[in-house]
Parts: sequence; C-alpha cells; structure tokens
Amino acid sequence: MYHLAKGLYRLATSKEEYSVILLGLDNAGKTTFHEQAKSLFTPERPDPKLRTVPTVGQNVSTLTLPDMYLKIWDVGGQLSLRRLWQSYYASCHAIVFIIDSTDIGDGLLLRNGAGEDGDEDDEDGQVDDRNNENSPETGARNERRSSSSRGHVSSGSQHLGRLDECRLVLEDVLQHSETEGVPLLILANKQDREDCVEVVKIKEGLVKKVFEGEKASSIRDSRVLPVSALTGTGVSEAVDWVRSRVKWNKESRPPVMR
Ligand SMILES: Nc1nc2c(ncn2[C@@H]2O[C@H](COP(=O)(O)OP(=O)(O)OP(=O)(O)O)[C@@H](O)[C@H]2O)c(=O)[nH]1
Ligand SMILES: [Mg+2]
Repeated sequence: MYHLAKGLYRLATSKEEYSVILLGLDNAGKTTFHEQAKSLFTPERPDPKLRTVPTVGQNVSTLTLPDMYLKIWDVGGQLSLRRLWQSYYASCHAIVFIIDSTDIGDGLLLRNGAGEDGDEDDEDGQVDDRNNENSPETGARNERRSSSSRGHVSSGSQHLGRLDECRLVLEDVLQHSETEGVPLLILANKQDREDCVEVVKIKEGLVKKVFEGEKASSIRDSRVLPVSALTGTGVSEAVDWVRSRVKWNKESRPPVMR
C-alpha cells in the first residue's frame, strides 16, 4: 500500500525532463544566453551574470517550465573544444545553435545569394531595441574575439567575418547521425548591435545553404530567430520554441521523468 501510494505520488508530482545543447562558435553568446534563460526560468531567478569568460568544459542548469524541466548544456565553442560536442548528441532533445550576427560578414552573405532587400519573413521580426551606444561589448571583449577567431578573415578595412567557419561547423553538427531529426533552433544573436547582419540575410545566405546540403531523409523542425542575449530580447521566445518542439518530437526522443 505504501509503495502504491508512493508510486502514485511520484506520478502526480513528476515532470518530463528534456535536454538542450547550446552550440556555436566561441564568442557567439551561448553563456550569455544561458545566463538570461536561467534568470527567467529557474525558481531562484538569479541576476544574470553577463560578464562571461570563455567556457572550458560545460555549464549546466535546469529550467523549470510549467510542463517540463529543460536541462541546458552550455559548452565551449573554441575550436579545440568542439570535438567534445558529439558526446551530447545522443541524449539531447534539441539543439540551439547560436550565431554572432556581427561576425559573419554582411558582404559575403549578400554575395552568397541573399538580396539586399530580402523577403522579410513576418514571423521572424527583427529585434528592435538597438542600443549600440550602450553596448557593453567592450574593447577587451573585441580583443578576445579577434584572438580566438581562427576563421576570422579581414580584407583591408572590410570585415568579412567567420561565415565559412560558422557554416562548416553547423553542417558538421547536422551531418552527425545522432543529431538526425533533432529540432534545431538557430539564434541570430547580438541583434542589439548596430553592425549586426539582419536575420533575413542570415537565413538566405547561410541557413538555407546548410539545409540544401542536408540529407533528403533528414527531416527536422527548425527555426531561425533574432535575439540579443545581452539585453535578453527574444530569450523567452527561444525557450518557448524549444519547449514546444521537444514535446512535438517526444516519440522519437522520449523525455526522462524527474
Ligand atoms: N552586444 C552584444 N554582446 C553580446 C551578446 N551576447 C553575448 N555578447 C558578448 O559576446 C561575448 C561572448 O559571450 P559568451 O556568452 O561568453 O560567448 P560564448 O558563446 O559562451 O563563448 P565560448 O564560451 O567561448 O564558446 C561577451 O563579451 C558577451 O558580453 C549580445 O546579444 N549582444
Ligand atoms: Mg561560453
């Protein structure tokens, strides 16, 4: 009787737990996004720690949502750390791939096919609180970006960014057999900055090309959203997208009960 009651109690109080991995090049804003998500969705509601350092290893937290726990794995994006990502693929329920929209070279995206005026996608409206003057992206941080950006290309005064590196890394993630069918959210981060590339250009010039190369059999839920992890704009919407897509995909990737 005791065991039955205990079992029923557990059933009534337990929730599904899903896991999501944050991927992207170093300096993309994964840890900043993670901090904002924790601040919004953990019971303690801690202030986000926005002075980040490059992640070596992993940061983990569990968000408490009304209908599930969402475990976040924030891993390091530096080149030497990317080989560790694959150890998370089999157990993750969604992938959030974060792009630094100020470091993928506007010029290159346009040459790769996205029109200047692009077809605006109403669904994915731009984040409109651009406050570059107040941007805490300091000189020191920019230094960090230059030194860690192995794929960073510049030609004269033109900053061509890390578009190719970003594309290759994303392709590599999606080609891995263990990520097949896993919902993918691509976040065009740093949309608060004046020099960011608009989400429509990122979709046309980068994401579309990556998907064209995907195996025809690999059907996955995907979405591109503009965010500013630093200001927090779009973070809640991003978490909500993940929440709905992992549930949708639960027959393929069942949750664990907690
Ligand atoms: N302006 C602006 N800066 C941002 C934004 N998100 C992150 N940053 C800055 O970008 C830098 C890198 O952010 P992190 O969150 O540490 O980047 P990361 O992807 O975790 O980097 P690794 O751990 O090395 O892989 C920091 O200086 C952040 O303040 C954003 O939305 N807007
Ligand atoms: Mg980090």
